Amino acid sequence: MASIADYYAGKNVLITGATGFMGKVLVEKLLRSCPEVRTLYLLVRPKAGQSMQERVSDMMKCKLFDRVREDNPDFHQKIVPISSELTQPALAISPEDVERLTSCVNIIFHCAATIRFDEPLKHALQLNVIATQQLLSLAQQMHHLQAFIHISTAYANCNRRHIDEIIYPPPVEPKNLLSAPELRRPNTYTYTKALAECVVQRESSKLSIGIIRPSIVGASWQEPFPGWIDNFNGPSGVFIAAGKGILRTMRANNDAVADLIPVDVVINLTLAAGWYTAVHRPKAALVYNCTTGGINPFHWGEIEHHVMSSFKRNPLEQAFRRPNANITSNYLMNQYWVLVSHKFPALIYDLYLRLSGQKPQMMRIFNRLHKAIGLLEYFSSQDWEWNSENMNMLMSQLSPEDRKTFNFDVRQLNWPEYIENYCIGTKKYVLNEDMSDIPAARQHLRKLRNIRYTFNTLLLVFIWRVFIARSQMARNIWYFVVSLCFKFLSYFRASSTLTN
Ligand SMILES: CCCCCCCCCCCCCCCCCC(=O)SCCNC(=O)CCNC(=O)[C@H](O)C(C)(C)COP(=O)(O)OP(=O)(O)OC[C@H]1O[C@@H](n2cnc3c(N)ncnc32)[C@H](O)[C@@H]1OP(=O)(O)O
Ligand SMILES: NC(=O)C1=CN([C@@H]2O[C@H](COP(=O)(O)OP(=O)(O)OC[C@H]3O[C@@H](n4cnc5c(N)ncnc54)[C@H](OP(=O)(O)O)[C@@H]3O)[C@@H](O)[C@H]2O)C=CC1
Repeated sequence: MASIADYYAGKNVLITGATGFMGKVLVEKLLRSCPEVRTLYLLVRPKAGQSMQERVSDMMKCKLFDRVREDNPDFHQKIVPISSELTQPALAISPEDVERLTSCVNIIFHCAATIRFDEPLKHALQLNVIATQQLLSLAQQMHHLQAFIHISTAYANCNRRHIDEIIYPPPVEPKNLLSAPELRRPNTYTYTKALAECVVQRESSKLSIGIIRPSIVGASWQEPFPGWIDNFNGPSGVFIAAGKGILRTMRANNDAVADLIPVDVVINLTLAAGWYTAVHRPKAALVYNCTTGGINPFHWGEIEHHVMSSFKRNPLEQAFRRPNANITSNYLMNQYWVLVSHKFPALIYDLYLRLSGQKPQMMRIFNRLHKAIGLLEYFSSQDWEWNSENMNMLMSQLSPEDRKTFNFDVRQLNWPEYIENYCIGTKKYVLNEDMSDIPAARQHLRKLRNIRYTFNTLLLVFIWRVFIARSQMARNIWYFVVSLCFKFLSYFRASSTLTN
């Protein structure tokens, strides 16, 4: 049987969401590991005053593509951006482009979606469900299409504890979408992704379909280099907020499995699933749960420990406080720490900013942080079991060479090392901080520690002045404690003189 790279040789590939986190890694890996691929058609929209061509050429300049650039400086010739706004009728693709795509595309990877948890339902439906339906209609017009790979999420069915690699009945009949009385999901994102799976499955008699369900996608493990990440989504924003000393407490279950999956693992599995779907043409859509929890589990408590120690070794610049975040599943305990270690320091800092003639900002930052972590807590407070038989089946189908080139065997993942690279990745690639500034960042943390010691000493003196100096009973207790200390000291001194 042809290897994965042999299969993609000469193929025309259509990708949606190529400017996003996972889409970029998919484009990079295809170009690097399948160098004979013919053309990558990327459905892109203009955004923030940039044309789609400008956006794609900016994307190709990014560090992620360094290895591809080294191997083939002309790799951009394989990329053809196609203007498309997925929320518009017929995806707003021009008739000429439709003609071009229908005559040559061999495989589709549908990555585009809104992944915001607070997206208004109407917009989430428009993009995650209706655009998927429209892309499937376009796919059916394609004369040489061999596979349609849809990226879903492992949490599409998060209302269940055990999740098999099947499509479950939709939360509502997709035809009755807008009149749905309640979501039965924690957010519009997981709700619409569940609906999209049903929409995709309904076309499986006409198309060869694969559905990839990654869990929480994190920084790259190995490829193109360890720790690559470019956004604040999911745990990355939490890690950064903790590393900057802003986040001190969060509701999460120490013992729940943290089902993180490296982005390169997801992309390797996606490309392998594309190959398998095209070559074997399975009769029903195959679902691949792409998770780590059942294979190589790691827990939120362990994540907390490794993130904190990593940021102590490699501190972020200009931290607000020394990094020291703790997770707890206890609601009241969390509320207490929010008050003491988030709101109180924010108030004091904002007061300082006001007094020094600057605009207060810490309270605003904390309000946004609380909104963000409030939306994530559902996923960090419980765990799920995913069946991963199809992932194992796919692995068994790969040649030993492909198993190395398209590695998605997470049994080999060393979590402490991965988390260390992840934290360094947030520093280097999300915050664009220089590793050579680490000594200055450490110096800053020492300064913060000294400020804390000074603050604590002043607080102690204040308490002493207010309570001890004014009350006879407090004074008596104080003298008692001090005399007890002296007695202990003289006892130890006497016993050490005797033994000498
Ligand atoms: C050490 C402790 C260890 C603790 C362990 C516990 C960790 C728990 C982590 C649990 C993760 C669970 C994830 C579950 C994922 C489900 C999987 C998926 O399928 S789907 C994939 C998962 N999907 C998601 O993760 C989507 C979740 N995100 C959202 O839904 C929204 O971003 C929002 C509602 C949180 C904020 O909305 P809004 O207020 O309108 O703000 P905007 O969006 O407009 O952004 C404004 C600015 O803030 C930036 N920034 C953004 N987020 C964060 C952050 N967390 N932080 C900091 N910053 C953040 C952003 O870059 C932007 O910067 P700039 O451009 O202005 O410079
Ligand atoms: N990140 C994660 O943790 C997980 C992600 N997934 C799934 O993986 C896929 C990719 O996610 P990820 O890369 O993280 O998401 P991103 O938000 O980084 O990327 C989303 C992509 O979709 C494109 N897009 C959004 N709206 C439109 C539109 N109206 N028209 C055209 N393109 C649009 C974006 O383009 P633009 O740049 O123009 O905005 C971008 O390229 C999604 O299907 C998501 O559900 C699944 C599990 C976890």
